[in-house]
Amino acid sequence: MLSLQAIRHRYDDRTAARVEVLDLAAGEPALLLGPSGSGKTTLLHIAAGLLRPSEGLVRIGGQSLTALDDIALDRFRGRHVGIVFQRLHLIGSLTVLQNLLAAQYGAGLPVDIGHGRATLAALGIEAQADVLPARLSQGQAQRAAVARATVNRPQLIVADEPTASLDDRNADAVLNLLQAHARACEAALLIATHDARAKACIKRQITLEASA
Ligand SMILES: Nc1ncnc2c1ncn2[C@@H]1O[C@H](COP(=O)(O)OP(=O)(O)OP(=O)(O)O)[C@@H](O)[C@H]1O
Repeated sequence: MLSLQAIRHRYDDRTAARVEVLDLAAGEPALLLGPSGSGKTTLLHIAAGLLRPSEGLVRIGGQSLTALDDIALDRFRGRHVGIVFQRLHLIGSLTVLQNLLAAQYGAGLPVDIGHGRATLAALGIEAQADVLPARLSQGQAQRAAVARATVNRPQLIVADEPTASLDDRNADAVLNLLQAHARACEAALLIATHDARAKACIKRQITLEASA
């Protein structure tokens, strides 16, 4: 579902991220590990099509991202990639449900309120559908971000330190939900993290080396 080959990325003259081969099957979860500065966030952004690598090939569900121009890449990402950022980037002026509907609209999909509510229900936050993100607890906000990342049934879900600021209960819940949703959507799941709790529950682990 996700295939990275011979990836190098340079900011200025320095190599910030490199990976030879990384293949993830549909529904397969994996962790991206490595010391601070080894390029985890950079690689996650490359896998998600947010950043074009200096070298190498990225394919999602058979589609080469290199082959897409910027507009087509934005459209593809909105439709096929779910992203959970560490700072959640929920739109503050929209309710939780409206954040999901905006993700559908932005991807050019029909706005489907029933599916939006069902996605929130699956994450146990249907009662928060009509409140603004500022009114959510941290755990609820993290679930809302997972809901928004999965509402379009993406082929790939990427998450950058999704448990960093959560207590053990919420961290467990978010890791379980991400994996359950990846399985349900048959999406590959790639999580960049330092969190030992994630290392304990996801077996496939890809460790980046400190950049030269
Ligand atoms: N926009 C940028 N411009 C220039 N250099 C950058 C940029 N973003 C990241 N870097 C550099 O690229 C390298 C890899 O950064 P990246 O954020 O991908 O690492 P990371 O493994 O996610 O780190 P951390 O675990 O601390 O979040 C670092 O040396 C960083 O300083």
